[in-house]
Amino acid sequence: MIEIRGVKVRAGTFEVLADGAEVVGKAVLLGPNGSGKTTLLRAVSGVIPYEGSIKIDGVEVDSARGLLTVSSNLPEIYRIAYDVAGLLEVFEDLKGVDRGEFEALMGRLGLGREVMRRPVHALSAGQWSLVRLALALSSRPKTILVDEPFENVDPARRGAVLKLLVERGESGIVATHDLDALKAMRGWDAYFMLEGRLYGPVLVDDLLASGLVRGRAGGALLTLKVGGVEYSVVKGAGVKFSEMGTVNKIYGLVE
Ligand SMILES: Nc1ncnc2c1ncn2[C@@H]1O[C@H](COP(=O)(O)OP(=O)(O)OP(=O)(O)O)[C@@H](O)[C@H]1O
Repeated sequence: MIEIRGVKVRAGTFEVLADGAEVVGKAVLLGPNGSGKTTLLRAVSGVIPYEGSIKIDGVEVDSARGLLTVSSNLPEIYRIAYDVAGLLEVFEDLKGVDRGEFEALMGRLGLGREVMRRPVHALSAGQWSLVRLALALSSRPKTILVDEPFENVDPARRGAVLKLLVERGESGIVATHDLDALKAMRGWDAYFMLEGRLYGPVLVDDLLASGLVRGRAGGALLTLKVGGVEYSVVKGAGVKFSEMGTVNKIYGLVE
């Protein structure tokens, strides 16, 4: 379980505020570009400082060492070797990554063996994203913290990525702006990150049956604030989340 209480995280002059999130199982964190998803995930992963409390399975993240049962695909964690084979060796030692499992995941993600000898800087953006995901998941973590797993990944491989995210980890957070992925996440909780504020949870199944309407609506599942204006997530009304494609569209819808 991930518990987030009274949290403030600073990224330059940007501030993320998150209070009262209790993630049991897996949750999807939805937010447009620049809304603060990565900043929150960095704090939950223990790579940047925060105020307040973030606990994973009862352990305060910033006072824990190593958190071996937690894995993330954040790029800063993987800038530690020259090529993919080197990265694998480091993470075998550091995190108990299983080589056979890593190779199996690379196969499932459509990455050939030649990728192993490729320098990290020579990978395409999509390959780099898939390699980080395979490394994160091949230590068989209990908790997964995954940032934008579909970014730069071609449509043919997106299904494989989604399947792995659904299969792996007992609990965790997957951050994305991609609403099409929700259909594979039924039963998960969804949170929104908008302008540095966390809202939620709402069940993905309910979100898929809901839309966004202007103002504070009676019976709303959630009320969000965008550009100083309130919007409500309402079942069976408004612009449907299931047809929006990306959360980035919120800004186009809400003028
Ligand atoms: N180290 C930093 N210094 C200054 N500003 C930062 C820093 N890190 C992030 N920011 C700013 O904080 C805001 C939130 O960024 P963040 O990367 O958390 O958003 P995001 O929701 O993950 O966006 P995206 O989907 O585009 O990755 C952005 O405006 C970003 O420019």
